[in-house]
Amino acid sequence: MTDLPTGLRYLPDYFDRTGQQTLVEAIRNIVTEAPLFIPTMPKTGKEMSVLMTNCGPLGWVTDKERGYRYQAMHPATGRPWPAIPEMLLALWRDVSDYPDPPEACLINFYSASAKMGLHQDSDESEFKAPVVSVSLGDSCLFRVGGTKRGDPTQSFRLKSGDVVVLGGEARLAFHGVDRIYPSTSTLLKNGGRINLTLRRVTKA
Ligand SMILES: O=C(O)CCC(=O)C(=O)O
Ligand SMILES: [Fe+2]
Repeated sequence: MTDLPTGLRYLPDYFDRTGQQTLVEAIRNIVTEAPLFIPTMPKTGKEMSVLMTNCGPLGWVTDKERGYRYQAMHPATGRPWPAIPEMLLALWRDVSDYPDPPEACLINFYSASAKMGLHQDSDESEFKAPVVSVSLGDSCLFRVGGTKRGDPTQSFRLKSGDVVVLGGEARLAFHGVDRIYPSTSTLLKNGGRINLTLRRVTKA
């Protein structure tokens, strides 16, 4: 891998197999309390290919009518999101270089055919805090560019246990997931990939 954007930190194998299994068990419990939902694009209502849920005081949601936003309640159950697992709060303390805890942890489920188009994470009011991403299960091809949509991009593989920190100049870097590599991990019984992103939403 050549020069990554300034402020992008790639921490391969941050979580060992035991840590990954502990996280998957925690996510299983979160999904029981806060069921996965199908996110839809603002205005068009087009379904995204990932399934989502959240944990934390706030969760990221989207639908045709109200678009991208953070809210304290699950859109279908109307209940608050489950708490962020302590292991993820510890990760944030370790890598974020930000004094306050994350407020949202978005949980994305990718099937073998799911992807995520190039986008910026820009629905937060605090950009001084990084976005911290954890990959679990099958590997993916991750693409990252600059802060403008047309900037050149580079791609690299993320595998189970890897952590990526988008901070500093890279906080608003365009990024996306072009493809999943099926059967590259045995972590998830039914295959696929889980991505967790920890975000600070409001200014402390
Ligand atoms: O799945 C990933 O690695 C990235 C997810 C992402 O960019 C997001 O949820 O905003
Ligand atoms: Fe993102």
